Amino acid sequence: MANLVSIILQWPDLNIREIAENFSRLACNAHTICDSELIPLGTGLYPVISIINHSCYPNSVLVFEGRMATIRAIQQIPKGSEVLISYIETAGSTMTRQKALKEQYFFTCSCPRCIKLGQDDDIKESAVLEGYRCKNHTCDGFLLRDTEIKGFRCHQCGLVRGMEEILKIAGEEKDMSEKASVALSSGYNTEALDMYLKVEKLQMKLYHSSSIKLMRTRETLLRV
Ligand SMILES: C[S@@+](CC[C@H](N)C(=O)[O-])C[C@H]1O[C@@H](n2cnc3c(N)ncnc32)[C@H](O)[C@@H]1O
Repeated sequence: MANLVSIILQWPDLNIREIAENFSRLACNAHTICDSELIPLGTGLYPVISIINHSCYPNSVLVFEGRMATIRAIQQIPKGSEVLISYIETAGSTMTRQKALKEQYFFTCSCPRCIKLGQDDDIKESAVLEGYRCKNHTCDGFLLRDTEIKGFRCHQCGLVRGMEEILKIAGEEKDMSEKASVALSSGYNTEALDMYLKVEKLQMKLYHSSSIKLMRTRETLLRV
């Protein structure tokens, strides 16, 4: 990006390192401005709001009315405690959240949710949010990896789901999602709707009923 700016501006004494540093500051401190339906509209730098640190279990949220940014408490905040917002989507598993924070903000979160990484509750939460569903459609159990059988086992009914079958459906779902996304961005809404319905069907076969992927597909379906 810094090189691109330098090429476009063509100022003789332009310092590329300084531009790169400014881009880095922006990436760590800026916020995405969203509309009331949380559709991103752009990026804004709000010096006061940039002071606020992150938690995956925040006590406040950042909301926008047009360009005006407001911090709203979402729980009782005892006097003297730190106001915290989430920089990322809180619905992800601990691994997904930690990865996103490391990549964009360069820190390892140690909030009350993140310190549970690897504990039973955390494994269960991840398996529900991002894992696969039980093969028995009347069972709402989540699957856990079983290395001995090279597959997954339902924590509730014990039924095994093979890797091969999962990979086959996952492949179909990926292909269909890509096609649907292209159709939507090209303005072919009727075709996109049809494709997203197929994606939803495949995801219902593959993922747990509370999976984030499934929720996102349904959100897109509503929008389309
Ligand atoms: C928007 S700034 C927040 C304010 C910053 N702490 C300061 O003093 O200016 C974002 C940066 O703060 C740090 N940060 C924010 N939340 C953090 C947390 N929960 N744990 C560790 N570092 C955090 C990270 O370096 C991140 O890139």
